[in-house]
Parts: sequence; structure tokens; C-alpha cells
Amino acid sequence: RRSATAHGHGLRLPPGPWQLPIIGSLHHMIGKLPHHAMRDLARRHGPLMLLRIGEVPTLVVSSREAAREVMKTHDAVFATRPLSPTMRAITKGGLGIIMAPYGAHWRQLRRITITKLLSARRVLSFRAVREEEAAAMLRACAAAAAGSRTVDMRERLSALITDTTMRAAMGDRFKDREVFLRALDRAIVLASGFNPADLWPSSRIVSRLSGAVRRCEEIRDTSFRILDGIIEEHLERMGSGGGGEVEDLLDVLLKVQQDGELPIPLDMDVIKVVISDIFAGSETTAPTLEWAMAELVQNPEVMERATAEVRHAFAAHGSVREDKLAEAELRYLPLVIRETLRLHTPLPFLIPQACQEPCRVLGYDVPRGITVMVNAWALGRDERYWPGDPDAFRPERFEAGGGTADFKGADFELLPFGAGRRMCPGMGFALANMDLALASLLFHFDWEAPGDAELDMTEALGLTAHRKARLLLRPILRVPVPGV
Ligand code: HEM
Repeated sequence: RRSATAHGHGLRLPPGPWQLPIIGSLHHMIGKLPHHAMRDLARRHGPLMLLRIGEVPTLVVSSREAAREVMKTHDAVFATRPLSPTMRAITKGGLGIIMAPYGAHWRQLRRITITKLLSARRVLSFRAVREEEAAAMLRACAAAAAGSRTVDMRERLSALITDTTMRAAMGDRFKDREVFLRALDRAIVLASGFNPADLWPSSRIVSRLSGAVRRCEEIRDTSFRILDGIIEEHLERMGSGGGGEVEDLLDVLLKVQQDGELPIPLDMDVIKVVISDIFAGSETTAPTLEWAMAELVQNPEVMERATAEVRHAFAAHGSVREDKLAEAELRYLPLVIRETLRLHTPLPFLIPQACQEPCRVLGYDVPRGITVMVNAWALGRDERYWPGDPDAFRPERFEAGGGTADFKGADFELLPFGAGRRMCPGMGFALANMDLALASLLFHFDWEAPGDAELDMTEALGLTAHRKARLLLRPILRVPVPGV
């Protein structure tokens, strides 16, 4: 506590745990996942806590009131992103939307994203893509059911989301697809880890020894090269007047570029980073679905109710169709998804923000330039907001008489998609994928875990709070899968 105020030159800085030279507060996190360690520290030091992660001063936000101050009251002050050296390398200085500094470039991209790339109408235009990919997943599950085999849910759900995203973003007819996906995965691992280059950004020696920035640049160049080829194909196709049945997101961006009506011309490198952002954003969807299936299998009463609802709604159709999904107005399944996002917030600290000018939050001074992390995972499991059983998977808590909190950015105890001006613009895209996938899996199959042991629900360290153990489940066919 003292060290925080002593360096504050008379400012009233937020309290925090004691720090060591060089490593700062890192020793408080040893042996724990960072969001767990921060929750435990916040219980001692309060909802607004100042730490040093390596040499990076960081403010950790852990209460509903503090989150509201940062994401609503002072939204504009905190609307920029800190750029770590690895992120700077991958995004070529924050060229895309996710890591763009707050300003005219981000505002323009945000407008394009909201109105053209991820609008409700655009999401709807990919309905056939989603249905085809869901059908492919169901066929694989039916084959496993016929052979009494288990399904590796991570592999299946990742394939579903990657293939859907790939087709929506730029079609699937290109070579080097696997190289591109591997490059993206490696970039995410490098930039999301606690790597030395990001912990001590001012040290050239550390940067050189770690090599992470160089590797990120190489990865970016590889994915840029592949994207160059894909862009060329798209331009040729557009030039010859041909196109796919559905306009993909790259088509949309290239058209916006060619229209030439933007105040800031859309550079090709910007387009490449935006397309990569769409993939990075989608990395959150498959882990959420995997958690949802694990929680459902662990909680048979919830599984039974969700399954009964879906089977009742689609009995007459023989399969889940997306247009009927909207008409069916399922009530319970969306709560299952909401409860999954509460307990297993895919980005436990959201995406870091940075303070653009000195500001006062809950009576404390927050200095300019500080990195801000909202511990959304801790908010989602806080006894104060989820009384009685915050760790239990109970979608009923959102029904009449229970809480009404939703994840649309107005309830600061439930923030899986963030809030304020940097809130996730991909929510509709993600929910469309999750609703269809989950409803389809429950409609056609019963699911059980092999063996009697409880599922291991441990989380792994990474960009997203994914399961450590792979989820292997046995499907039992209940309603025939069309075409099988
Ligand atoms: C379960 C799925 C998803 C979750 C939980 C999620 C969560 C988030 C969060 C927490 C943020 C930061 C919000 C903030 O700073 O307040 C974010 C930003 C973003 N997300 Fe998502 N996301 C998901 C899916 C997607 C998908 C599918 C896409 C794209 C197709 C996407 C695209 C983006 C973009 C572009 C941003 C940056 C917005 C900006 O900085 O202005 N997300 N997301």
C-alpha cells in the first residue's frame, strides 16, 4: 500500500500488494491462474488495485461499481488499448480494430464493422454457411454414435467455428489454409502469454533474448503473404463480375476500399489485420461451447430441461433450422449460454484498456498511460452479485424472480462481451453460431461422459479460459440426422 502512494507524488493512488524490484507484483501470481490470483488479491486490497506486471503499471478492476466507473462514467478516458511489443508486431502498430488506439482510425473501422461486417443483416447472410457446417458436425457425431465411440468435443467444436468463420470471412477455396490457421494460433499464444518481451518492454536485451517480437513479425509476414494471395483472387473475381453465392467479409472490405468514400483511405495492411481480428475474435466461441457441453453433462437436470425444450420446439421439423430457431423463441437454452458465459467468461480480463488522461475513479487517482484490466471472471463469480451459490451452474438464476442481469453491457457484474465503446461487436455473430450448434447437438443426441468419474473442470492458462482436459463425450442418437 505504502509503495503505491510513495511514488505517487501526492496523488492518492489505488492500493495494491507489495512489489519487488524488477518483477513487480508477479510473485503474487505464482502457481495460480492470473484471474484467480487477482481475485484473491482484490479481496485483500479492494476493487481498484494497483500492481506492476513486470515493469508495466496495471490497474485491476474487481467490483461492479468500479467497472461501471471505468466502462461507463469515464468510458472515453479508458477507450484506448495498450500495445505490448508482441501485439504491436502482430498488428503492425494496431492497424486493425481490436488493438487500434482510440482515435479517427479506430472510429472509422468500428463504424465499418458495426454497419457492414458484423451487422445483424450480415450475420443473417451467413445462415446457410452455419447450417451446412452444423450439419457436417452432426454427421461426424452420428458416425461416432453408430460406432459407440466418444467425440472429442474440442476438436469438433473448433472445426465447426473455424470452418464457419473461414467461409464467412474469405471463403474456403484457398491453398495454405492450414499454414494460415497455424500462424494465427502461434500469434495468439505468443501475444497472450506472460512473455518477457511484454513484461519488460523497455529492455532491449530482454527483447533480443526472448525473440518473441521477431517471431511475431515473422508470423505476421507469413499470414500477410497468404492473405495477399487471397486478396488477389478476390479482386480478380470481382473484376470479372463473378462472385460467390454469399458476399464474404473480404469482398465487403475490398468494396468499401474501392468506393473511395472514406475520410481515411483503407490501406491493404489494415484490411489484412481486420480479417485476422475476425479470426482472433472467434477464438472465444468454441471454448464457450465446450464449457457449455461440460456443464450440461455435469448437471443432468439442466441438460434434461434444455433438451426437452429443443426437442419439443423442433419435433415437427426433424432438425434444427436457424429461421425456426428465431421463431421458436427458446427461453431456457439462451439462459444456459448466459450462465456458461458468466461462469466461464472466455476472456477473463476482457481485452486490456489504457487510461488516456489522468482520471479519478472511486476517489483514487488513476495516472495516464496505465494498463487497465477488468476481472470479468471474478465479477461473474462474486458472491455479492450471485448470492448463495456463485460457482454453481444454474441457468434458473436468470428466470423471473431471480436476477435479470444480461450481457449486453448494461449490467456490470456480467461482462463477457465488455461494455462501452470498445464492447465486442461480434456478439451477434458468436450467439448465432452458439445457439445453432448447441440446439442441434441436444436435439439429435443424448450425451454422456464415459466412466463414472466427475468431469475435470480445471481451466488452462491461455488467451481464453478454456478447459484443461479435453472433453470426450459419448453421443447416443435420439433423432436421426438428415442425410445419414
Ligand atoms: C463468445 C464469443 C465472444 C466473446 C465472449 C467476446 C468478447 C469480447 C470482449 C470482452 C471484447 C473487448 C470488449 C471491451 O474492451 O470492452 C471483444 C472485442 C472485440 N471482439 Fe469479441 N467476443 C466474442 C466473439 C467475437 C466474434 C465472433 C468476433 C468477430 C466475428 C469478435 C470481434 C471482436 C472485435 C473486432 C473486438 C474489438 C472491438 C474494439 O476494440 O472496438 N468477437 N470481444
